[in-house]
Amino acid sequence: MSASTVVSSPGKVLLAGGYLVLDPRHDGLVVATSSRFYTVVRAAAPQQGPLQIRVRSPQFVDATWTYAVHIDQGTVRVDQLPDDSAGKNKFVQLALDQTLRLAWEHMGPQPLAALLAHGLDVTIAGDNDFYSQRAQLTDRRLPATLQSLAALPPFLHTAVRLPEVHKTGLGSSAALITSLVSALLLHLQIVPADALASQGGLESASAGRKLAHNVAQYVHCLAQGKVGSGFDVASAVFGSQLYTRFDPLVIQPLMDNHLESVQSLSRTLSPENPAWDYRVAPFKLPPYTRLMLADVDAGSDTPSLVGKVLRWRKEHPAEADALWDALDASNKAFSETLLRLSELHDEQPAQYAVVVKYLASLQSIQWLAHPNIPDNQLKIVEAFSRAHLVSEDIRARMREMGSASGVPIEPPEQTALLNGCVAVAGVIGGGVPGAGGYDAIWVLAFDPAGCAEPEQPASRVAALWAGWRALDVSPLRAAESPAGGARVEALADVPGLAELVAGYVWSI
Ligand SMILES: Nc1ncnc2c1ncn2[C@@H]1O[C@H](COP(=O)(O)OP(=O)(O)OP(=O)(O)O)[C@@H](O)[C@H]1O
Ligand SMILES: C[C@@](O)(CCOP(=O)(O)O)CC(=O)O
Repeated sequence: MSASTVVSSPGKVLLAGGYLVLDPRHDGLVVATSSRFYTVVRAAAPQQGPLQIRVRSPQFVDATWTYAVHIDQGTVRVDQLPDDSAGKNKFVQLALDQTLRLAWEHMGPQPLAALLAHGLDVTIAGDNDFYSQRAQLTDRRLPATLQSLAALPPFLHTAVRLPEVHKTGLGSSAALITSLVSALLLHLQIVPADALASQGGLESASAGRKLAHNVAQYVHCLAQGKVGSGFDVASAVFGSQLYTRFDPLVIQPLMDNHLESVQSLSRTLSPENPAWDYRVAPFKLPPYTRLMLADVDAGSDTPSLVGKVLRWRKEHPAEADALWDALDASNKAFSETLLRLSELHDEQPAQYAVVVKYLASLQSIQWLAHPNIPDNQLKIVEAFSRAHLVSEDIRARMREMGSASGVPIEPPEQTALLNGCVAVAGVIGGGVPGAGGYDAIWVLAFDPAGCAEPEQPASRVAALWAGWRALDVSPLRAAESPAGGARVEALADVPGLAELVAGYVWSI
């Protein structure tokens, strides 16, 4: 066994398909982010006494959880030590408990005890983007800009306890569970060392990656106490994709009986189990475009938004079905157009680059106004124009759903902000991610090669955000993940991670 196993998993942005993705008839367009969660699993130092697993989240006050592991002929159990001052962490405990049960089923008690030896030492760290850095920027007298964020040390201490942290909506719990579960599966050799070696959709994924998905999906549902669509775990495992949800029935028996000691997890969670009917079609944003994200400091309670929208749908089935079908058509047109743009790039890279450079300096309403666009460029301009129009159509229909259900999906303050962003020269589109509300916005802008930073559309958008007074708009550093979904990392290659594991804490 290697000294330490490190697995990272990306955060997510649901660009299109909020609410609809809860229904397997529709899919969700989810982009995995460059901001990631990291889990480092190492053998604990030799010690006397019972087998223990120590989990640390060094970015938080009072965040070390210690668990005793009991392995016997019947099963394995993970109990938090009673004198632990950190309080409970349901997500972490369930990930350990359920993954070790799977390991027990896989190899039996003696080999598991031998593999765990003296116990495990686990470190969990999330990129700064997962938590609001407003307080840290204020303390350093820095403005809320991408430059300031880039100047912060990696894995900065948040100065608070976990329950008090202000999350930014990138899906911290799904990324955390996915990296923790995958690191344990690899460390305990339940999946082969190369299980995460290749990236891609479901078709090309290894059995090990699919197992990591099923376990993470199940543990996340268990910890949240409900079964959502699961797009966040799917993107943490597989990367950017068009996601179609799984039937909750596959894990219902486990959800109902997880505390019983004897049950077969491996049969239900096996990648061979045909009841796992989710679908993952790989997706990527077109070349020379850049996804920008901002955290808006006026959060919304996602479960209550979801509850209200689903109630409205139940009470007004005809109206809701018509709106969902129309939204679905627009969502599909959006993802198809973006994928088509990647093809157009591959077919005509030089023409594509010329078009990007040209459109990057114009507002979207001007893109088709030029009378003499050469034929071989016209279809590229038209595709970008279509992407813009469809994204605006999605926003309009999301607002319609919001007013029909009495839910602020794109509230007026966000509409004003997004209208401002979409009017910036070189912006393709924007919207409220996921369930919407006041939480966040996304913007897709051109990112032409060889264009100086101040002339980049992204710089104009950043300037708009910095000057926006009606809402407190804070940029996030994340862009689309270039690395796909969950992957194995070398500890020394992740800036700041080795120091964190060694006990060095970046303080505010
Ligand atoms: N760094 C961390 N270390 C340990 N546990 C963490 C860490 N970050 C998050 N968690 C766990 O995830 C839980 C938060 O999950 P929750 O589902 O509320 O957030 P979320 O919806 O994923 O957040 P967001 O999408 O805003 O990032 C925390 O209560 C904690 O148990
Ligand atoms: C509304 C919903 O479709 C998306 C919620 O996404 P987010 O947490 O707002 O990114 C719920 C779900 O898919 O589980």
